[in-house]
Amino acid sequence: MPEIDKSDRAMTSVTAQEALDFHSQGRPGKLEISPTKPMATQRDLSLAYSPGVAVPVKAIADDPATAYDYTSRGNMVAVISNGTAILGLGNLGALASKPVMEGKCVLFKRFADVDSIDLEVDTENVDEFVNCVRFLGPSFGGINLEDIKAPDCFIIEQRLREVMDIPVFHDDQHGTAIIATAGLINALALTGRDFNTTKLVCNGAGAAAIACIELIKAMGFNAENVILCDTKGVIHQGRTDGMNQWKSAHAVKTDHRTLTEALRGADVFFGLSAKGALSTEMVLSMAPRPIIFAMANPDPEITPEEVTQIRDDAIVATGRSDYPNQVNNVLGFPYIFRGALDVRASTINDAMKIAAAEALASLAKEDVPDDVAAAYQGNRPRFGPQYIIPVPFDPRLISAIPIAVAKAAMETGVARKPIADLTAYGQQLSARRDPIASTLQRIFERVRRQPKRIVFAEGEEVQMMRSAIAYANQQLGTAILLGREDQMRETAEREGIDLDRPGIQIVNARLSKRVGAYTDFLYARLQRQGYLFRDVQRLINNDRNHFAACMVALADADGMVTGLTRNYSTALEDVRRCIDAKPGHRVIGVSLALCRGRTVLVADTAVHDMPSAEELADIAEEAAGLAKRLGYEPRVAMLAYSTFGHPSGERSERVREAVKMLDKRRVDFEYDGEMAADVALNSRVMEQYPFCRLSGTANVLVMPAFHSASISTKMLQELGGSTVIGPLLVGLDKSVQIVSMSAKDSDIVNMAAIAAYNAGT
Ligand SMILES: NC(=O)C1=CN([C@@H]2O[C@H](COP(=O)(O)OP(=O)(O)OC[C@H]3O[C@@H](n4cnc5c(N)ncnc54)[C@H](OP(=O)(O)O)[C@@H]3O)[C@@H](O)[C@H]2O)C=CC1
Ligand SMILES: CC(=O)C(=O)O
Ligand SMILES: [Mg+2]
Repeated sequence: MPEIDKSDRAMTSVTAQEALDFHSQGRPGKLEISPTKPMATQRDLSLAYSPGVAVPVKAIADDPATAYDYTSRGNMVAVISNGTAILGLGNLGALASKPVMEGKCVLFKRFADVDSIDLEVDTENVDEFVNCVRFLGPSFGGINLEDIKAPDCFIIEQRLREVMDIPVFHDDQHGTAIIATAGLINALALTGRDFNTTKLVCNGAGAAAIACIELIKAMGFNAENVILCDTKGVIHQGRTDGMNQWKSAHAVKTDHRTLTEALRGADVFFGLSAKGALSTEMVLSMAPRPIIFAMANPDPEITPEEVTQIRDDAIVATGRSDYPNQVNNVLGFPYIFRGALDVRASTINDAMKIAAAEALASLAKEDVPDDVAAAYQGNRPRFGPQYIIPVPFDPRLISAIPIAVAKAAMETGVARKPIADLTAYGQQLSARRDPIASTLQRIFERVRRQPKRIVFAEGEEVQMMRSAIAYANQQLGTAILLGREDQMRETAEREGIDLDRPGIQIVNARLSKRVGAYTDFLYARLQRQGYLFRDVQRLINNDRNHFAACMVALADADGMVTGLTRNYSTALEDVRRCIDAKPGHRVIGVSLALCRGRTVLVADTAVHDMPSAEELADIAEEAAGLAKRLGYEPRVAMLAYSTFGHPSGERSERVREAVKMLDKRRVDFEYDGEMAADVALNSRVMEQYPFCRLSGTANVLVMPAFHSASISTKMLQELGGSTVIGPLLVGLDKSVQIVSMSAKDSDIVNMAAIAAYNAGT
């Protein structure tokens, strides 16, 4: 039984405990199934099930191609494993592979809007495995095999490809090969090498390694210059120990017997083996400007730090997301299947793989536009040794790769539903991307570059402690936990939380040397509002929100997060006693609602009860400003129950008035109204009003009053399946965010990161 190392040494960017919590919190695991049709009435039931369902059944029986029209088959992939080679962890069995397979499904959805389901097949017998999978074809548009050890994977894939008429793609082979090849093309270009003379040594001769070597050879890499090694050393002609036909196909004539010998003077190292397999001595012996792809997961054959310590001329890539140059099949499989599914490809052939590799390689060379730069740690990357391949969050991948794959499928005659207009297809693909995930990613990356001190005001709460640790671990800055230290330590001990780690600071309000300064500061603000000095002393001594807000006001912290123990409006009142609105701004709350790849900002969801026309115009300006800061081009709809005067009514007057005020202010964003929510959000309904000034459906909704804002966002969350982030506080002079009392760790970390982001980066 492998032991779980819960120490922080297990991983650098997240702790083992965080990983377990992430998987267990809420609904266990990472996936759920949700219906695409309503199932609310007797009629729905009659249509979805008996008798209505008989109609598509007969249609499909008559013409099998209609299954793509009447079922989810065309967008559904099975992610199938038997767990015999889980990442680089080895054979840990079918059940243990489930978190990885669920993870692959989530990546399919997140990056390419492909639906998928994980199937863990509990057998190591190749015939049994093939027999289990071969009959599942009608359920799926494609089969993604995963983490099956070599050589079984080669036989399984080959046999399934022969008997199934949908793409069968072993991701560890071909996904990896496509990405590694793309990275190699670019690394060779950067170091002035070519496919003919470059000497490459690949450590590992399993699924991923063999496929990588086969793909580069298929693209013209000189086979004589490739040496493959496995646990027994160099795979040379005449070797018999530990061999199989796939290894033999790449055996070369050489006197080298060990990886050390093979690597002397080599240009390129491909690692598809295991943690730590490449030593610094071996790296030192390589040619000038060596190319090192240490792709084993979760721990590479050598870390980039280890390479940098001994030489500064290497191009290094790993399979991990916490280093530059991530050569990982996540850059491939979602998009390759997207393209293959969209043309109903019968297979994924070499031409499609090569097209994907070339598209990926050229994307890294392209200039990175503004809206994409955000996905790159806030730095606009430039093609070079630290950037040979796009990052998984690059929003251009969703259009670039599937188009290349679909086109190659059509050109090679395996597309059963060719796409006539590839430009229109590209636009549809871009619309599948979920912008908010990139937005949050960008916020995190930006903060990482300029870490901030965030005070977690309710530091004695377990969730705050966990969130503070996650904040620090993700290198977002210093997390200041406010509270009684003895109390915190007692709770931490009970919950198994280690507070003595870098990035965590404990501030005990009662013992702080800053109590006097905070009291004087707050007394000066409140003395003419009915507060005696001793009232203010009490607020500072006893109330964490006041203390934390004063820390921020007097620059002892860059931002704060609170809200777990008090309702939103009380927490906001506490903060407002200490911090004003930014000059010329209005404090409002904006919620981000994410639903089916679409994000809308809803305002004001926190502060103004029944805003006047002027206040509504201010809210529109603040919300549009936030939208811009988050990377959206705002299209603001001023919502009401009426649309452009119909039906007329007093309540809509204010909204109309607000639109006129925005006209006078000559604001620099699109807005219009008053309009009903369906006009704002549905382009077909909006077309009824050709004079409407919005260039597309609205992405910022200004609500006529707090009650409608609050009710609608909560309904979206509970009934509409939307994820709602916020309300984010906007317009305060200092950076404060308030979470809801039911916030989970991840919500708090997001809000802390947003507080840090707003604190100025
Ligand atoms: N970055 C990425 O996108 C991907 C990375 N990988 C990584 O590649 C590795 C292999 O995966 P996969 O091909 O699926 O697994 P397989 O089980 O199919 O193959 C493993 C291969 O690695 C060899 N090997 C293991 N340890 C060593 C060692 N210390 N020195 C030399 N060779 C060794 C084995 O040798 P032998 O044949 O002698 O047993 C075998 O040839 C894993 O770490 C995995 O995480 C895989 C897919 C994608
Ligand atoms: C990334 C991946 O698929 C692996 O390491 O197995
Ligand atoms: Mg894998």
